[in-house]
Amino acid sequence: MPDGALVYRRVLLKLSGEALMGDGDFGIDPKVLDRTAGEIAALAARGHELAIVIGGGNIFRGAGLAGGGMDRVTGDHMGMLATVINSLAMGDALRKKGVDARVLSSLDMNQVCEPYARYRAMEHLDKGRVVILSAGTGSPFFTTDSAASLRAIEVKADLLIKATKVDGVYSADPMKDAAAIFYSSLSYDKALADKLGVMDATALILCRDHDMPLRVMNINQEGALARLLAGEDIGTLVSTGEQE
Ligand SMILES: Nc1ncnc2c1ncn2[C@@H]1O[C@H](COP(=O)(O)OP(=O)(O)OP(=O)(O)O)[C@@H](O)[C@H]1O
Ligand SMILES: O=c1ccn([C@@H]2O[C@H](COP(=O)(O)O)[C@@H](O)[C@H]2O)c(=O)[nH]1
Repeated sequence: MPDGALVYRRVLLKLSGEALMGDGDFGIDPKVLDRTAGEIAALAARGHELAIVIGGGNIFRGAGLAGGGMDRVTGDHMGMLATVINSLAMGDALRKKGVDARVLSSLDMNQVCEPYARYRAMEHLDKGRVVILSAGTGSPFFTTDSAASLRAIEVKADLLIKATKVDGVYSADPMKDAAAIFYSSLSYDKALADKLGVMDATALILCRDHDMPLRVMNINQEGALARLLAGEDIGTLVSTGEQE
């Protein structure tokens, strides 16, 4: 039910594919899928209009496949198909929780899901349906982070959330550098100048140039997503403004 008091009504949530693996090293952990779907269902029930983009890193990444000798474009096609697999799984998990969820794809596969068209996505969102935007941008050499930035701008989201395995943006990759410093807020220009690897440059530039605020947060912290959208200062805010 729509609530006029929501700070961020329309939200694009980018979920890391790798975060869906849980403790595994490939594929989808059903428990993680169910918990994440539960958190999304609660947000939808609160009146948030949710568009979701899911990565494919738990299955295939084009760059990784190319590193093993595969043609890069073929690898990227496989990576985009991996995001469709994740999206279908999330669509199913959400429908089991009573959410009217629709999977759209940037690559045509009409027997499986709807083709992505901006007006269709907007219509679904206007009707309170959760849309899962799969197959990235539909083009190779991009990432689902870039797809998430692009779609957030297209559907006029109030906020882009990157839900990942780390607590936010650090001065260096916190998985590799224990001394990395956490930023509670940050400008896009600094993220780009310092080459902070949490999101690729294409995604950051799109957000910067279209003034799309971004929150980077840890999806493995139960309840954090709900608290963030309730107004708590969770993760890192990346914006066109000055950093703290
Ligand atoms: N400066 C930084 N601050 C925070 N995280 C960083 C930074 N540099 C690199 N990272 C890494 O970026 C990762 C975030 O990307 P993520 O794992 O969500 O991948 P993705 O490509 O967006 O999704 P997928 O898992 O679907 O491929 C974090 O896990 C973290 O290790
Ligand atoms: O627009 C896009 C988006 C993604 N890809 C390919 O899919 C994989 C998985 O996406 P991640 O963002 O890495 O999770 C990506 O590595 C690319 O190979 C693409 O080609 N175009």
